[in-house]
Amino acid sequence: MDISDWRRKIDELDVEIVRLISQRAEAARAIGEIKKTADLPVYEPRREQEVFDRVRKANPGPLADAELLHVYERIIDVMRTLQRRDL
Ligand SMILES: O=C(O)C(=O)C[C@]1(C(=O)O)C=C[C@@H](O)C=C1
Repeated sequence: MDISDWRRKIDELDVEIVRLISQRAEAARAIGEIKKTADLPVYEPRREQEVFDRVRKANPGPLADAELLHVYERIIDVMRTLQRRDL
């Protein structure tokens, strides 16, 4: 594969990643509604630790666990922002 083939591959993967992140955000938004109704805090550190542990286990490489977790910290950060925005 040449550089334009790899870029096409990245373009396709990005569309898929955006679709999955949007589905994740939709689930987080629904959880935010439930938390609001039950008067529960948005930030749930123990649950976030479980998510990070699962991500670490699922990591096939080539990214190091710390690099992948860095991406996930940002993802969860925006999920919390979405939940607070809907409050
Ligand atoms: O599981 C929850 O309680 C969520 O709100 C979802 C989520 C996540 O994006 O994974 C977001 C914020 C919480 O701190 C923990 C996890």
